[in-house]
Amino acid sequence: MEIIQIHPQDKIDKEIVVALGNFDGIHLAHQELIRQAIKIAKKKKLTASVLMFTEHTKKALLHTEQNLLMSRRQKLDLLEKLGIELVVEIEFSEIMKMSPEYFVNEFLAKHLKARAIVVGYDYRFGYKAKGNIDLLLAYAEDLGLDVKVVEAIKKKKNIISSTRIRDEIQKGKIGLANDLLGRPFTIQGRVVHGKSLGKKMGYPTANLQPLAHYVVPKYGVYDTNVLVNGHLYKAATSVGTNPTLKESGLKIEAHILDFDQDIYNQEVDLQFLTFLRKEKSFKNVDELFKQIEKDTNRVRARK
Ligand SMILES: Cc1cc2nc3c(=O)[nH]c(=O)nc-3n(C[C@H](O)[C@H](O)[C@H](O)COP(=O)(O)O)c2cc1C
Ligand SMILES: Nc1ncnc2c1ncn2[C@@H]1O[C@H](COP(=O)(O)OP(=O)(O)OP(=O)(O)O)[C@@H](O)[C@H]1O
Repeated sequence: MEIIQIHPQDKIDKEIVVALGNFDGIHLAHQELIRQAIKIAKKKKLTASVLMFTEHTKKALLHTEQNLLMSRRQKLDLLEKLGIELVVEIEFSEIMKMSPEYFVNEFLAKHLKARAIVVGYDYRFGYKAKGNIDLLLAYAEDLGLDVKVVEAIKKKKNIISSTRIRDEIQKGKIGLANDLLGRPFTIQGRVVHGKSLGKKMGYPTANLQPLAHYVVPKYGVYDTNVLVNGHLYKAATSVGTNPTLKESGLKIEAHILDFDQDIYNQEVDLQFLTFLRKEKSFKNVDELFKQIEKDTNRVRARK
C-alpha cells in the first residue's frame, strides 16, 4: 500500500476511486465502504484509495483533543489488510476552507483524479460542512463522476458510528463495542516503569503509555490479551487511578499471565475483551492483591 502526503495544490498521477471520511476505528460500516471502493476499483481499473486527514475533523473544528479508537499506525495497517492500495494524507485544516464546489470539482476530480467516490449516507463536506449527498450527486453528474452512497448500516437496531463505539467503551460495554468494530478495541502503548509494588506482591504489571489520544474505557478491570513481539498472552488489566494507593492520574496496567520478560520501553498491543468489575478502593494492599488474584484467575479460566 502506498501512502502519500499532499498539500491542496499537489496533483497525483493515478486515476482513483476514493472513500471519504475520518474512518476512526474502521468499524463494520467503514469496512463496507472500503469493500465497495475495492469492488469499483477492480471493475473500472482504478486505484482503491482512502483520503485520510492527519487530524480528526472535530479536533480541527472544535480545537479540542478528539478521543480516538485507533492510532494512525493502526489505521494504516488495517487499511492495507483490507486491500486499500493508496492512502492520500492531507491536513484537514487545508481542506476545511474549500467550498463544497471546489472540493469536488477541483480537489477531488482534478487534483486527486478521482473517477469514483464512495461515501456513507450522512457524508458532509466543504466549508462549514455545507455540502451534502444531494449536492455531491449534482456535481458528480456534471463531471461524469461515479458516486456510490452506502445506506445507513445498523447493528442491534442502531446505526453504527465511531461516536457510538466511543460511548460504549466509556460505559464499559466492550463486548458491544468489539461487535461494532469487528475486532477487539486495542490500545497500543509503550511499557513504562511503575512503582514496582505489583512485582513485590507477586503481580507485576506492564504500565502502558498510550501511543495515541485513545478513548478511555470505563475505570475498572478487564479481561484482555496483550500482543508482545508477535506473541499473544492473556492479561488482567486495570484502568483507573489506583484509589487504594491514593495515586492520581490515569493508569493502564496489565498483569500478563505466565510472563517474566523485561519489556520496558517496548510497544505492545492491549486488546480489550470483557469488563470484569469496577475499580475499588480497598482497606489495605493485602485486600487489593487478594482481589487481583481473583481477577487473574477469571482471566486464566477464559477459554
Ligand atoms: C487485575 C488488576 C486489578 C486491579 N484493581 C485495582 C482496584 O480495584 N483498585 C486499585 O486501587 N488498584 C487496582 N489495581 C492497580 C494496582 O493498585 C496496581 O497495579 C499495583 O499497585 C501495582 O502498581 P505498580 O505497577 O505501579 O507497581 C489493579 C491492578 C490489576 C493488575
Ligand atoms: N453506519 C454507517 N452506515 C453507512 N455509512 C457510514 C456509517 N457510518 C459511517 N459511514 C460513512 O463512512 C464514512 C466515514 O465516516 P465517519 O468517519 O464520519 O464515520 P462515523 O462512524 O459516522 O463517525 P462519527 O461518529 O465521528 O460521525 C462517511 O462517508 C460516513 O457517511
